[in-house]
Amino acid sequence: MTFGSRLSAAIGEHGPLCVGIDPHPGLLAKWGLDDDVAGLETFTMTVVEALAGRVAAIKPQAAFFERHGSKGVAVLERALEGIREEGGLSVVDAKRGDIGSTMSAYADAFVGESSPLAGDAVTVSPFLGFGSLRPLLDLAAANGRGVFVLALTSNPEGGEVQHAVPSVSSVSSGPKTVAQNIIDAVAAENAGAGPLGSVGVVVGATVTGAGREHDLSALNGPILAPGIGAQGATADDLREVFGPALRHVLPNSSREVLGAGPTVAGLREAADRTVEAVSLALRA
Ligand SMILES: O=c1ccn([C@@H]2O[C@H](COP(=O)(O)O)[C@@H](O)[C@H]2O)c(=O)[nH]1
Repeated sequence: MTFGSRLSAAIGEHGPLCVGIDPHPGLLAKWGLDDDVAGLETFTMTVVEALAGRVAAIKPQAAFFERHGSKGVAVLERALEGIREEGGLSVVDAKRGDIGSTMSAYADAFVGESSPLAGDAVTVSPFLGFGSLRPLLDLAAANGRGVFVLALTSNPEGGEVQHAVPSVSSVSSGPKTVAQNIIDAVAAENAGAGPLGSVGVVVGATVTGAGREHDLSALNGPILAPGIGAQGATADDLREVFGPALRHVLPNSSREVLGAGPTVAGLREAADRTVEAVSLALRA
């Protein structure tokens, strides 16, 4: 089964929410854990126990594992295994992007058939040119995995690059923003796929007017929307932000849900509350 089909089924079963595993030092302290590999493992595996297979997807943020070195990366691998064992879907938020020949190595790592670092999907950065992602897009498709391509990121600085309009001479299809070029390239990857393509975009829930100012109508893929909670966006903002593109939005919340730990029950309650709020907001 393709990633798009699996994600579509998971959203149907659990509602449209991705919960991030972002073990910030401050959150570890709030949970009464040390900022070391043992604390990282307890935090991570508690979130996996609480939410894997109970929300549509879980998105471990690779940076918080990498900051603990190879032992931290091993915890990420165990988390991915745990999510898989519970029948859940994972998105590894790695945001990799490099020249094509190096992208092949990232592809082996993050969407390779039996790589321990491969989740069901991975986030990538297209800012070395969308074509540089080709080796990873192809391997992901061959292995039934998904890819989320950054388009309109949730941070306030993103617009400097993503709203820029490249000179007409450098693009064949006339003047469009960098983000629209990325969205259109992703739409081409998903053409004809059903029920949902396996290549998505990342569009922050904080990007006011994203769905009005950019045409997402041909995307035919999921829109991962971080920014709910700690970054200030609310479920009620989704309608205004995404407008006609609401149907394929998968909101992500990390710190807000994680802050409800350290108990499994607290995490589940926070995730349930968020699912309810975003489901209501996304309902047509
Ligand atoms: O545009 C983007 C792309 C990725 N992220 C990531 O999502 C989570 C958000 O965490 P919160 O605690 O809910 O703010 C984090 O891992 C980011 O790296 C994003 O925020 N914006």
